[in-house]
Amino acid sequence: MTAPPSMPRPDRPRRADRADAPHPGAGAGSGVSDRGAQGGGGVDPLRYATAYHAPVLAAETVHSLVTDTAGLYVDGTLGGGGHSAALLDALGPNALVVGIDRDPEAIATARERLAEAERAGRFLALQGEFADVDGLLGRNDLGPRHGRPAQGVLLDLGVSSHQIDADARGFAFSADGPLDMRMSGRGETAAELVARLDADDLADVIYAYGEERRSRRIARAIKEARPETTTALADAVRSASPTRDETKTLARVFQALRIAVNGELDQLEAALPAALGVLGRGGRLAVIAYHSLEDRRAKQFLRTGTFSRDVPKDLYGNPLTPWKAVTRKPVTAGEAEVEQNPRSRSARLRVAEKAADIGSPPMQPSDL
Ligand SMILES: C[S@@+](CC[C@H](N)C(=O)[O-])C[C@H]1O[C@@H](n2cnc3c(N)ncnc32)[C@H](O)[C@@H]1O
Repeated sequence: MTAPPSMPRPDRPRRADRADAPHPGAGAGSGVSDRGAQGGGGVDPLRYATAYHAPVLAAETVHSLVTDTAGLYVDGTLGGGGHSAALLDALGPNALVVGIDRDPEAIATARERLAEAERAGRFLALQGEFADVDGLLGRNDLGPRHGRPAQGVLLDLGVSSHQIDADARGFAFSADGPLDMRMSGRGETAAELVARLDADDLADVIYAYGEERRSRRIARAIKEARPETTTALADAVRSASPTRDETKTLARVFQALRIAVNGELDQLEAALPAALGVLGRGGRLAVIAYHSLEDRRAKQFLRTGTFSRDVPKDLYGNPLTPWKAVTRKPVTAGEAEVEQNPRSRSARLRVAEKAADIGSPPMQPSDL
């Protein structure tokens, strides 16, 4: 087991952009960390940024994920390849980074960026869903069943900046485009989903995935408008929520539809146990979440190895978990990163290490 060169240890919290600042709740050696606490100090937060996407908490993620510089690492959300590039820089010549993305544009962009590593056999891009990580690895003779368990798995959830910025993808309320929102380009579009659901079911989606309190009124306005474009959807939402919080409401409604169109929470609930399954003992799982629906699930699973409230216990009542905490509190971006990349403001990085091969009991996400 070798740590990547010149990387601060994860258990020595450091503020990314104010190394001399006091550190609330983070005693040295405690493994506890807070805003910008781990490993980003001194590193340009935008070092791996491209016009496609700026990876969030790149240095902190690599520092906390890499424990063996010759291992197999899975970047389950390849995007523009920023985190993969950072990982490849920290890894040795015999390591392999497998990048997964459901978006063919992301796969093509990352392959171009990481062509040299791909030619050297250090990088492999696979199009598919991260919930199918076991199958994707297995079909390429990788993973535990082929004697090559993963040493690290990363999930940097949500959408990339490119997906949001490309008007034709229909993710943004600030641009006019078809009401699409499909990451993979396949399946039901957001316009089709809105047309298929009745007002009550649409309100449930907006409430559950957008945590929007005025969901019923907004759903009725959307059904009346029958939007085919992002602008038409935004106008319908505005007509039902004439408040100063308009931008927040729009963000919540668009987020809700995006989550529903892409089955994002189902993917996450399937991916976390799948990631646990492909990791070898001592391997680590890192999850970067951007809203509470994702972070709540990541937090619970990375603590207990289950989504159930009934965490299995040993004879003495101690919780039986397959994980050992690497981050006890979520790592968040430092001020410098937030200033340069506002998207990083809501990011929460959690990392845990697989300590034991305890089977995960059946999931009950409804318990959350
Ligand atoms: C936040 S971006 C990742 C950016 C990436 N870390 C980088 O440095 O460029 C999330 C990416 O994950 C992909 N994605 C989201 N859900 C996915 C899923 N269930 N399976 C595979 N890819 C997914 C999206 O298409 C998007 O490209």
